[in-house]
Amino acid sequence: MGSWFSKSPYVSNPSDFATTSTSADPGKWKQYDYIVVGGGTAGCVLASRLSEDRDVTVLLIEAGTGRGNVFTKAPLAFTKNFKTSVDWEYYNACVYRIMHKETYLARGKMLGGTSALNALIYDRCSPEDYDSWAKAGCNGWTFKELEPYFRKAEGYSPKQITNIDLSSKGTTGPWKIRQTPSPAPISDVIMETCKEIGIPYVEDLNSPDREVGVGHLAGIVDEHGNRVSTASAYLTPEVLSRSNLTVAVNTYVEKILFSEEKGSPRAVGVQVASSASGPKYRVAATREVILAAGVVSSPHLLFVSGVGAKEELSAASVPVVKDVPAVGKHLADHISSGPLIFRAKPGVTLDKLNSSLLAGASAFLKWLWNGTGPFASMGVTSVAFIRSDDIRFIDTSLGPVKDLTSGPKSPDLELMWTPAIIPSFFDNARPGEHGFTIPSILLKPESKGIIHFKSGSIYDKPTLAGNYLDSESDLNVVARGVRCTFKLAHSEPLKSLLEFNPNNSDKSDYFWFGDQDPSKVTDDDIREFIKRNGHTAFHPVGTCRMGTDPQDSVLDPNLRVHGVTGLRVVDTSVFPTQVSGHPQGPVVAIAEKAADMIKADRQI
Ligand SMILES: Cc1cc2nc3c(=O)[nH]c(=O)nc-3n(C[C@H](O)[C@H](O)[C@H](O)COP(=O)(O)OP(=O)(O)OC[C@H]3O[C@@H](n4cnc5c(N)ncnc54)[C@H](O)[C@@H]3O)c2cc1C
Repeated sequence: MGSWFSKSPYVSNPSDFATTSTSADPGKWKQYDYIVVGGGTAGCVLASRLSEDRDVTVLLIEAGTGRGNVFTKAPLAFTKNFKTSVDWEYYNACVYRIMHKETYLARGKMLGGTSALNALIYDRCSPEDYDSWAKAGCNGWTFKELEPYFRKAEGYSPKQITNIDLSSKGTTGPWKIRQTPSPAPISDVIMETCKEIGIPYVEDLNSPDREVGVGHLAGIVDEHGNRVSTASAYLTPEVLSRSNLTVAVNTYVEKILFSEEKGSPRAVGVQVASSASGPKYRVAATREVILAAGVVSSPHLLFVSGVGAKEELSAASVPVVKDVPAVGKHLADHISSGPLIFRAKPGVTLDKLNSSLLAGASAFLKWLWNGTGPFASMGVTSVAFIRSDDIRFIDTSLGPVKDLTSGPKSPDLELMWTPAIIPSFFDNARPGEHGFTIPSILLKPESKGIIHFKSGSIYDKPTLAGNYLDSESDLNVVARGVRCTFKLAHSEPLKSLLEFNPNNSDKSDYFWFGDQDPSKVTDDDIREFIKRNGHTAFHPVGTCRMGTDPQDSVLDPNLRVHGVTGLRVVDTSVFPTQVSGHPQGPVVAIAEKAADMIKADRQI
């Protein structure tokens, strides 16, 4: 049993694993076979799998802390870590250009990365998503080829709420997966009402043959009611005790270092420091540097190291190592309509937790005591993945939309309900009020964003320009989702649990839009609501995407940076296009596959 005085499994002083030498010769620096940059969702998987081979040495470097905190463990408490020291806190401009609105983007800054701070939903997404990647030239990335890696990661519990065919799942992997019961009765009623309005019921949203429909989600929650981040799943005490694995925390990778090899750049190591003003250290990678720093930091690190569009590098006074124009481009995110909130009768939502300090505190203490109660559950336990052209329940008269789905079985819209009033991530309901919140989320955006890098310093935070609603079709897809949500709220059995005040004319009241009579809400009212309230759904991908054209992608299908030796990227930035669901499942499967690819390359 460990004690308070047991040795930390991490290092945080760069002199323990790197060298102060300014020599350009990597032979003079401390050396590892592989350096993994970023101990986040993908990085923990890579470090764990690569260090299984005891003949190689692996250094994992994480900018944030080694240990999370109580809010990284309690599933329902995840928003408590927003805008704290474990969050990078980025900002995203251009939700809707004309409104010049800026919205907040959370990203985890700790071991486990964003998997330690997110909403815990486990989603393999649509199999057609990956097939479309392969069709576009990314050989090796069909669903069939990725499925073994989903299974390898999955530790599906034998006890599930719905009838899941566990033979199509992994049950022995490190990532514990379990459906959690709805924390309040209204969630299941919404699911029932979806069925009533014609949305098909899907028993297993992670089935290899998944069709669109409504169903119960899987969550990354263990049997003790704790979140399972990739740090807790993959960096177990057994893994951390490996003598060939070094895990450095509270350490920033400031840039990638290169040498020239046969006329093209080769990544030979990284420069690190504990802070912007701290001393600089160097550490060598004899085989590969693998960036797993996430959708913002991976392209940022490439840029500050001289890999990016040559004109942009020159404008920022960064010496050009390799002209790769797509770095930081093709940002594809899921945009939410913003919180559409309906007033509910007392007793069916979670708002009772907010009725007094005591109510919330005692529920939290219950979770601390035995891992049960609402805090052991995910906030979102069921969703509907639907198509905006499905005439069974969608009003298709609301503006034209383009079919950007990955295929006929894939959705472009998600209706996602939380059984509580959530006006924003930082505001609670007024005590005594009850309701539920249901944003409509665009899954297959036509609009693409870009990251603007300002200088050659990793400490100079870049700005994201999501350009979310640039496409009229994107706006109309979300609007069709909002129209469908009104239909849902005014259908039984849900309708009987709700209260409407159609005379509410106070536009600043969070109930205002949900209170409106849907027959009087115009299409333009809906579009206006989205433009005012639209927000990222926290799923940006694609800023170092893989592809075959070096002008239009950053990586080849083996995840190697075009024209650079010894440098790969493995995280959500590599997605060629957006997936039609939640991205942490896919990125873990990608990291599992990448680890096998890297191991196989070593044998050559
Ligand atoms: C609020 C929220 C809710 C979400 N909910 C879900 C959900 O329910 N289900 C789902 O599937 N997805 C969800 N997501 C998205 C999902 O969590 C992310 O897409 C995914 O975890 C990103 O994984 P990654 O490996 O790309 O990056 P990350 O997990 O962000 O890892 C990057 C790591 O690199 C480190 N790093 C960055 N720069 C440096 C540097 N210079 N030096 C050293 N280290 C560095 C970071 O600190 C971090 O640990 C959510 C996201 C958010 C923000």
